Amino acid sequence: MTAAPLPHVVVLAMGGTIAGSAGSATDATGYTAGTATVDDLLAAVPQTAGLARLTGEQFASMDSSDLTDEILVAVARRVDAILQSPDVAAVVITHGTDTLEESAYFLHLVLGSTKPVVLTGAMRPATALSADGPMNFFGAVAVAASPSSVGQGVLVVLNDEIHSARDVTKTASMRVGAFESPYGPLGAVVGGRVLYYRAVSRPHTVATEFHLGAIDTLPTSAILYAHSGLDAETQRPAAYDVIVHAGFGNGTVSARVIRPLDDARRGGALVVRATRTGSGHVTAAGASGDVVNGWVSVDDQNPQRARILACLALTVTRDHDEIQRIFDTY
Ligand SMILES: NC(=O)C[C@H](N)C(=O)O
Repeated sequence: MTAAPLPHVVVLAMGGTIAGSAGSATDATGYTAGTATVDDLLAAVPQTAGLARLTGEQFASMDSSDLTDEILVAVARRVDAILQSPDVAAVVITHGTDTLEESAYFLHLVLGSTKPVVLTGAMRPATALSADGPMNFFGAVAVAASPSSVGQGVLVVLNDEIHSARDVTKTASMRVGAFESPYGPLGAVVGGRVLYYRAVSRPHTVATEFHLGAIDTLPTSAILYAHSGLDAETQRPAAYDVIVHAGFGNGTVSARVIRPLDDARRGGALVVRATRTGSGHVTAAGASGDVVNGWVSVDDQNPQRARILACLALTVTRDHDEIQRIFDTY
């Protein structure tokens, strides 16, 4: 009996620390991101040959802190096009970790395919002792090649864990286990085996109302970060289409900032209340908040992912209640 052919997985390289190099093997901080190519990466992990047939594509060689919304839309278009090929089973994206969660969430909401898309990266450059990139890459390919990943939305694999792009966030500046999800990972990669324990229940990919074809450019956006002692002038946002306010606790906006934010809303901005606490929900505020001011609350999304969702919401509607429904749906 002949063995089934291995799935064809396309590796789209964006740069990041997984492709980074430093002058010394003990230097895990003073390195340049995105110097190694996708071919270097494929050659460094030949063990993936038993999992999938890989082809590489160099999309960018950047530090992900330099990612723009224009590049994000272009990446999504490229991934969507690759997924349409009947010959391709899945895509792995190697990406810098700094903005990986934003790219992953955007793709999770706009891609029109149930095929697996897996983002991975590294916290240590490729030249470091105990570099985490090769094992993260191996895990990402294992997850992408697994039939059990079909229909799970966009996934993020690092440190042997499988996370949903809806939930995952970078919670540490340097340690290797830097990615966490508030409700835990979906599963794990154990000895090369892909094990799922739960699925994400909010709609994604083919089940959303967002379509790449309808997106030319994303609206302009900014995140305003609350702090004690803030004065209204420094919190007076310039003209953006979207302003996400990373407020206190349950998205609380200081009394001094209500006016500038509401001026922005009356000037045409979508104002979204999030929390700077790092976890938890933000509920619709009554008398002094959303109801009076026409603002929107984020449910449980952190400010950076709320920015992505708010920009996408504006590509389909400007209606306040509809945008709140979108936040409560995704
Ligand atoms: N660990 C990393 O990948 C960080 C790097 N600055 C990047 O996001 O490109």
